[in-house]
Amino acid sequence: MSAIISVEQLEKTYSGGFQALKQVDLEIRAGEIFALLGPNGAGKTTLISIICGLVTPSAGRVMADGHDIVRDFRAARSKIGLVPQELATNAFEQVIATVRFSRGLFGKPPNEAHIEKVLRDLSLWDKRHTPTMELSGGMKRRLMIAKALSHEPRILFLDEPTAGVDVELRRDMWNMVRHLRESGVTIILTTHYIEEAEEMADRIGVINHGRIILVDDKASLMKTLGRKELRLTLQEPLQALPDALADTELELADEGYQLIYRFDVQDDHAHISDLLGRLGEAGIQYRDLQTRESSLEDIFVDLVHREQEVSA
Ligand SMILES: Nc1ncnc2c1ncn2[C@@H]1O[C@H](COP(=O)(O)OP(=O)(O)OP(=O)(O)O)[C@@H](O)[C@H]1O
Repeated sequence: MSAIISVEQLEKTYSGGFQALKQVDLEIRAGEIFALLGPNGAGKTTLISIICGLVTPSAGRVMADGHDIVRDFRAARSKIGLVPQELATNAFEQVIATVRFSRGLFGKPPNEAHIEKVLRDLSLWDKRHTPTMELSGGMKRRLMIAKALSHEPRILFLDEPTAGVDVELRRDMWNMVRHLRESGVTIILTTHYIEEAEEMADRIGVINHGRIILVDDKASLMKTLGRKELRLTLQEPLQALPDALADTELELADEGYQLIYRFDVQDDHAHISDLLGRLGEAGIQYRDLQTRESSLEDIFVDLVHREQEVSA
């Protein structure tokens, strides 16, 4: 798949001297859902803001759908829709007027059929004459998306799209995003909810301290970095691991009532039966056995933690 956005050696130093982005290289593929993850202050908003032309880069180059975002700003910007975290509209203005106005900002000729489609797709058509201040929180979120889609962008940025929304609306938003992708829009979202990235993204990028530390397909990320955990609940608590099992990587938890064994997802399972055999020989009885695969959240925390150790 070809790149619709390419970021090369991007740097940003804010006027106070703080370097928020360091040599960022990134390609977003046409038609994908890309999730950008990172802890607070990692540089997500700075990166998005540069691509959307709201912040000036200090060095490097960004191309959006074939246009340089600095030299060819207007053309690049017209390809991009941005759904920010906060709704900025005139509170008395009606929904439909707000969306028309957004389209006008990009110098696009009026297109009532498109505006109607966007409002219908987002279940806002019945509210088209409602002043924006009378919308519920969920409807305001939908309106932000409608505004961002008003000028028919090929690329849509969603900055923390579901922060603070209830579970039902989050599911609705996810469906909307999938629907948009099916219509050919490339989606880039930042999120603190790792569950959201796990559910939605084709690829995931992790940014920390202004550097991209990893970009990978979600599936291969879960496969290569994922771990499994075997948890045994013992009939009698252990004070310590018997010497006969000292060479295993078993860990005692829950005041001696649980034994935990962690292993790579791609490891074969032969040594698990080995291990269970050795427990039997050591006279350790268990009454329950559970396995769990690490979530994207475990992987993310692990990655960021490891990177912090390396930079320390
Ligand atoms: N205008 C600015 N002037 C100086 N420093 C800034 C400015 N904007 C952001 N920063 C700093 O740059 C770093 C990256 O901020 P940014 O908002 O891009 O992070 P983020 O990953 O989006 O964080 P969050 O998840 O908290 O929104 C932070 O340390 C922030 O304090």
